[in-house]
Parts: sequence; C-alpha cells; structure tokens
Amino acid sequence: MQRIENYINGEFCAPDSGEYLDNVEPATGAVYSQIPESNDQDLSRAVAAAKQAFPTWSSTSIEDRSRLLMKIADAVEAASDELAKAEAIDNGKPVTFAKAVDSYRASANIRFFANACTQFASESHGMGNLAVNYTLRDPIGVVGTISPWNFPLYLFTWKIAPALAAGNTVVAKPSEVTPMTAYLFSKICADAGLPKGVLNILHGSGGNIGQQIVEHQDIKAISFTGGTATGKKLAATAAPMFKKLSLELGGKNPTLVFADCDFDNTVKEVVRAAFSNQGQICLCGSRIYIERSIYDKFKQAFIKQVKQLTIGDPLEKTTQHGALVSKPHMEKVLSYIELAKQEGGKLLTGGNRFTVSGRCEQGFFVEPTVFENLPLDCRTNQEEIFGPVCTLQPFDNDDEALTLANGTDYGLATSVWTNDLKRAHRLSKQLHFGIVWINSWLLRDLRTPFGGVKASGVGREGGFEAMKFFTEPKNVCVKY
Ligand SMILES: NC(=O)c1ccc[n+]([C@@H]2O[C@H](COP(=O)([O-])OP(=O)(O)OC[C@H]3O[C@@H](n4cnc5c(N)ncnc54)[C@H](O)[C@@H]3O)[C@@H](O)[C@H]2O)c1
Ligand SMILES: O=C/C=C/C=C(\O)C(=O)O
Repeated sequence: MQRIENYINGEFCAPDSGEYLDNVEPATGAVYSQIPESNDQDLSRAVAAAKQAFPTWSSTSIEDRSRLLMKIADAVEAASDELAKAEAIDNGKPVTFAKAVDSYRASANIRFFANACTQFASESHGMGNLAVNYTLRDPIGVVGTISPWNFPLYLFTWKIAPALAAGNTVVAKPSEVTPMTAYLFSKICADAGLPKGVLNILHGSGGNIGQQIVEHQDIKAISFTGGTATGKKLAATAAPMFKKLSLELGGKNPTLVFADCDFDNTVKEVVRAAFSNQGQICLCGSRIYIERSIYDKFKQAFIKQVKQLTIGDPLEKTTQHGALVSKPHMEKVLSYIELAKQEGGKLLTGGNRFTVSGRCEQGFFVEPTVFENLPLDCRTNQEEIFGPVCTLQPFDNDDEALTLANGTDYGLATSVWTNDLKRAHRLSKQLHFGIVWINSWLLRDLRTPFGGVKASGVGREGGFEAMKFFTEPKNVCVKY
C-alpha cells in the first residue's frame, strides 16, 4: 500500500515515530494509502531546516522568487488532470469539479502570488519639512500553515504561495483526511528546484502535529483554515505567545432571493451555492430566504433541479454530487438531518444516505437534502452542518431578510439575488459578513480581501492582505 512521506529539508522521509494513519477513499470506504503520524522530532527537523533556509530565501531577489513560483505554478497546471483525480479519490468530490475548481485554483493561487510579490510596495508618510517615515515590510521568518480537507490543494497553496512569495520559509500541515495532493505537490516543488528547507510538509493528525506546530516557539505566525472550534483552541494557544494569527473559520451563510431576481439563473446558482462540493464549502449558502410572493414558485423550481443532480462515482465525468469526505462526517451530517426532523422541519427532498452500485457501494454518499418550516433560532439554522443540507424560508420585506441573514454567530459570506440596485447596495452595507455577493456566488478575484467576521474568523487572506499578513511592518522615521 502506498505510504505518503513527509517533506523535510528537501527530502522525502518516513515519520520519526514509524506510525501511520489509514487514508480512506470516501467513495468506496476502503483504505488506500497511509499517512505519516508526525511527532515533535519531525517538527524539530522541519523547523531547523526552515530556519536554516530563511536567510538565503528571504534575501533571494523578488524576481528569482517569483520565477521559481511561476515554474511551480506551471508544473501544477501541467499536472492538473492527475491532481484532480487524486483529489477526487482522496476527498470524494467529482473529478470534473476537482479539475475546474481545485486544480485550477491551485495553479492560479501560486501564479497570483508569484505576480503579487513583484507589485507589493509599502507606504511612506511625509511630515512636511520635518521628516519622512517609510515602512519596511520584512518577511517574518518561519511560518506555519494549517489547512482543511474540503479544498485540499486549493487552500494549501492559498497559504503557502503568499508566505513563500513574501520571503518566509514554511512548515505546512495539510488535513490528515486528505493528504494526497499536498504530497504530490511536495514532489512538484522538489522537481522544480525549490531550495531545501524553504517549504517543509508534515503530515499527521491535528491534535498532535497541528497543535505542536502552533505551540512551537520558533514558528512566528500561523495561518489557519478550518472549523471554528479548532480555531478557538488554536487562538488560546497562540495568543499568549503573541503569534501573528490568521483564522478562516466556519460559516452558516444566507442566500437572499428577491422577487425581482432573474428567476431561472437565480435558481440554478442557488442550487450551486447550496450543493457544490457536496455542501462542504465554508461559503455554501445553506439558509435560503425567499421573498414570499415567489416562495412557492422558487421552491418548486429549486427542488426540481436539486433532484436532477447526478449522484455517483466521483471518477465518472457525469457525476455532479460525490461522496462526503469521511464516515464520521457523513454520520454527523445524517445526525443533523434527524435533528432537523425533530425540530419540526418538513423534508422536501433527500434526507438519506445514498447507495451507488458497483465499486462505490460502501461509499459515504448523502442525498442533497432540503427542509422548510424551520425557524431561525433552531440548531439546524444556527450550526454549521458542512454538508448537502439546506433550509428554505419565506420573508416579507428587506428588514426581515436582513434580520434573518444576520441572525447567527457566523459572518463569512452571503449572496443577494435582486435587480434592484439601490436595495443591493443598501443591504450590502447592512449585512454583517466578510463577503457579499450580488447576483453571484463564489465569483473570485484573488486581489480582494477574503475572510469572515464574528465566529467566522479573524483577519483576511488574498491579494496584498495576505502579503501584509506574511510580513512584519517596521516604521523608519527620518528627521531632515
Ligand atoms: N473560512 C474559510 O475560508 C474556510 C475554508 C474552508 C473550510 N473552513 C472550515 O473548515 C471546517 C472543515 O474543515 P476541517 O474539518 O478540516 O476543520 P478542522 O478544524 O477539523 O481541521 C482543520 C485543520 O486543522 C488541523 N487541526 C485540528 N485540530 C488542531 C489543533 N488542535 N491544533 C492545530 N491544528 C489542528 C486539522 O488537522 C486540519 O489540518 C469547516 O468548519 C469549514 O467551514 C473554513
Ligand atoms: O471552504 C472554503 C473556501 C474558501 C475559499 C477561498 O479561500 C478562496 O476562494 O480563496
């Protein structure tokens, strides 16, 4: 059976412990590879390598850093079919989706920051005839990145690329649930000639090696994407050590559909927003609020399209809805479906585990599921399910829509579907989220600030926000 290896100081190695975790293919339920369970010895070696690599990498010219990142981006793009297939096997997502979204974004992320570092500049503040201040932005040193399983290589590269572009060296931990593309990526980096120690990849479980990365005194900043409960734990460890911290956490995102929307396109896009990646995107719109005058018409059209989603083997090109990432996650999602029923929800479609015959008979498939008749304050509408489950609810006016949308602890993203420009702008101002999409969803410009408010996180990624996070500003004041 294939054994994934750590990537430390430019070398591929077994974990110090000799221990491995099983890696399961969610579409079949079968173990198909093994993951190193890294420990403090592996971490010490990774941090030492990153520390040693830092002086040279941080003083490598921006042009050379950019050129090397471009080379890696090109290699990732050239491997996009292979990476998409690996992602589909490891995560359960449809291979066509993995190619269009995951593989695409992995190379786009790296290319974007290879360019961004050539454009990144800092401010100066003149004090008339008295003095001038200018800001130096130096790389921080050794930084840690910790990423989740839903967009494995997409989010892994979204952190590593700006960290490296800014001149840091990195100790990175992908999710132990989906480690394969990070492993393939380490091979790509080695082949592209990334100097040893600049990027080190440690595999293993979050509570062990993830926690140790956060605790390590020589790792000066942590960029984390994952669940809100994990983020809280991480902040409790990192804050007393005064570490720089970026937290991209969960969401419970509302979709607001107004009667004046472009109906057909809105139905199609709201289905996509709810069920892409089997609903396992932090940005998925799982609370769908519809203006009462079109509620029944929208509900019918929406359910019709949801029922048409093709559930199947993620490796089949026609599959639109694949497996959930793991058995425990599937069980969690199914338990939320039971909870929604207990809370009085009316099931409109779905609600069950789904069996795909053939090689995927034991896979972790759950039908796209839609409920109505659930109030805002019930757990189904307050807690992140992170699966293919959404709720529909009518509203009567803009104020009610706003109250419903803002009515959870989360504040990651929302989408608003209307042709009334004044309303769209007014609501955008009043919606308490990091991201507002008008007549769109997951339309991404990588220059924009990305992140959430409230329990959805602290800080922003993307564009110069990420370059700022991965550098330390220093003001120099020069008196004339
Ligand atoms: N805001 C965003 O951009 C965004 C993007 C994707 C996913 N998410 C969120 O991620 C969650 C799903 O991903 P998940 O289940 O992999 O999240 P998770 O929090 O369980 O794990 C995320 C990562 O943290 C590691 N980890 C776990 N415990 C740790 C600890 N004590 N110390 C350090 N690291 C630890 C895991 O091994 C994994 O690599 C959802 O809540 C989703 O909303 C947020
Ligand atoms: O599931 C979370 C998705 C995160 C997406 C991004 O970070 C992005 O699009 O840059």
